[in-house]
Amino acid sequence: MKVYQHHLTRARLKFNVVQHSLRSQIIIVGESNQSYEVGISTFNHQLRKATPSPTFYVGIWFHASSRLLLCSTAEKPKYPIVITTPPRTLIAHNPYSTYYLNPILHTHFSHREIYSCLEYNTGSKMAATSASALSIGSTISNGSKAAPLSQSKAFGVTFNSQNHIKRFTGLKAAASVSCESSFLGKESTAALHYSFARKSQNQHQMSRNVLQVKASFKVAILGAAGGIGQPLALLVKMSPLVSDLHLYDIANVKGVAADLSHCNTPSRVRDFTGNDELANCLKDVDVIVIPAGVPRKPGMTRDDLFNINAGIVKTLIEAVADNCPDAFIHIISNPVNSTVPIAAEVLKQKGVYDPKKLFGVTTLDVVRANTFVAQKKNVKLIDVDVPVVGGHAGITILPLLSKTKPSVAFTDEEVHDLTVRIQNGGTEVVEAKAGAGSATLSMAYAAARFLESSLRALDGDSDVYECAFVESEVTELPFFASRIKLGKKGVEAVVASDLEGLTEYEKKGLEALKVELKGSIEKGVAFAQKQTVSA
Ligand SMILES: NC(=O)C1=CN([C@@H]2O[C@H](COP(=O)(O)OP(=O)(O)OC[C@H]3O[C@@H](n4cnc5c(N)ncnc54)[C@H](O)[C@@H]3O)[C@@H](O)[C@H]2O)C=CC1
Ligand SMILES: O=C([O-])CC(=O)C(=O)O
Repeated sequence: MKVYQHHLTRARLKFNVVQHSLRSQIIIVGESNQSYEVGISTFNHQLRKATPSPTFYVGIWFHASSRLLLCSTAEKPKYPIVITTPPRTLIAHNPYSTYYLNPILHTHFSHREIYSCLEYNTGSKMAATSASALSIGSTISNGSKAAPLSQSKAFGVTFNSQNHIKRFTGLKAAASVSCESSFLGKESTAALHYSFARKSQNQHQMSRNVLQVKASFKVAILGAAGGIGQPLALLVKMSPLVSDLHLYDIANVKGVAADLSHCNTPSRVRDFTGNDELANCLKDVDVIVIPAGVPRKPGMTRDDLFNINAGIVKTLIEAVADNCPDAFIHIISNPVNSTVPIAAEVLKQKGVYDPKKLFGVTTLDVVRANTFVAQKKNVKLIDVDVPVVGGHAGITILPLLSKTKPSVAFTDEEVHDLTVRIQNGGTEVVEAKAGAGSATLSMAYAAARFLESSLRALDGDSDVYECAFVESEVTELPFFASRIKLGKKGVEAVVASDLEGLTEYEKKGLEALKVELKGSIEKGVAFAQKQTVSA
């Protein structure tokens, strides 16, 4: 199979694009705009570069600012048009980073999640032959065959019109699809209903259906009134996968919940204040996110937060163990290198430890790595994907720049500068805030991404990867941050191969970080072991 590149011009190409992300349950419809040519050619260029024998014959490109998904398609496809996202090595749809997130439309992308259909008018024979049928494609890995998913999650929407989509499969059984002429006026209800425009060049007939999203997960945020908690709660409130959002804090959470509850998105918001209400907050929750605790001030290390935050995390995890031991636990509170081991110990002592479900959130390191690399190399943000391993403090944060996808050439100096900047990303913000706290907005963004990935995994998406600090055997340390595959039961696999073939610089960084990380882990374990866990 071959990828065809079209040098499309605006005059030749006109299409409506429908994009559906299973993760976010969004369909976006839009006319192409002036940026699409650049997007398509960029996509195709990258596709050819990264995948010498690609199986794709449809390119998709998302232009961040226009919020339009742009597609190009192959010439004379011999098969039904497979519309798929790019391989994971490419742009926005990579497995564990740089999902482009538009917080307003809550638009995430990942491969296998985007369902697109298009019609176009190239003014050539292409139009007659290509717009025939559509099935949903997925890519398992770079260069792998794009396989229709119709067997697994078909929801059986059928389009009968000739030259248009015959079958559109892959969504949830309950979904129905509808067509509307535009999505741009629908932003306010974007998380609820998404429309699907299918304006035929041959027949201007519209059918009306609406995709109904079934929000079904309960999420609790502990520390929800804080700097991270509030923007995180807002992002979670916008998730169409969330049915119930429980906000817990020791103070000031009532107002946050009241405020948030006015947003017309699916989830029901409830507030819980103080220890007496913690058990209720946690009942039947699927994912608990914990940003409770004090942040750094300039001059402090994350470890300086240990004395206060260790106790906070311990108490909260005890309640989690008692009330929702099966939930995924996302720990944001610093020092993550110690608070995660503390949580593990507490859960062990309570007899409910499932290492697959306990995560230290290190997503912000990946987000920063991607951002800083993109800035340094002056490439588009969504092009970059850098694994970050180790822990979450100073030198324990190790970006594996040699594993950047698509591969980027760095000078030694660039590698060093970037590594140091990524390691000090948190400090950069702490200093800029000059005493008013540490990263909150970017952290909320990162936590929302990690949460969304977890919910997608819980929802049965079998292709979800993120970096996280978890119990691990990839090194001799009991906990380590690396790329993991998420599934319904939590960590399905740790991607050990990321630690193979490192550069000398990375190897040195790895050895150096192990010493500090080991100390932080042991400190956390010792703390939890010398405390009596409350019954
Ligand atoms: N993992 C990561 O990448 C990052 C971690 N952090 C960490 O996240 C934590 C929170 O940071 P911010 O939100 O900026 O702090 P913040 O002080 O603005 O908010 C913390 C919230 O936790 C609440 N809280 C304190 N004790 C609590 C308890 N026992 N139960 C429930 N809630 C409690 C406070 O009332 C407050 O609302 C800090 O430890 C910070 O270092 C921050 C940024 C990135
Ligand atoms: O630096 C801090 O104290 C907060 C944090 O963990 C980060 O921003 O990465």
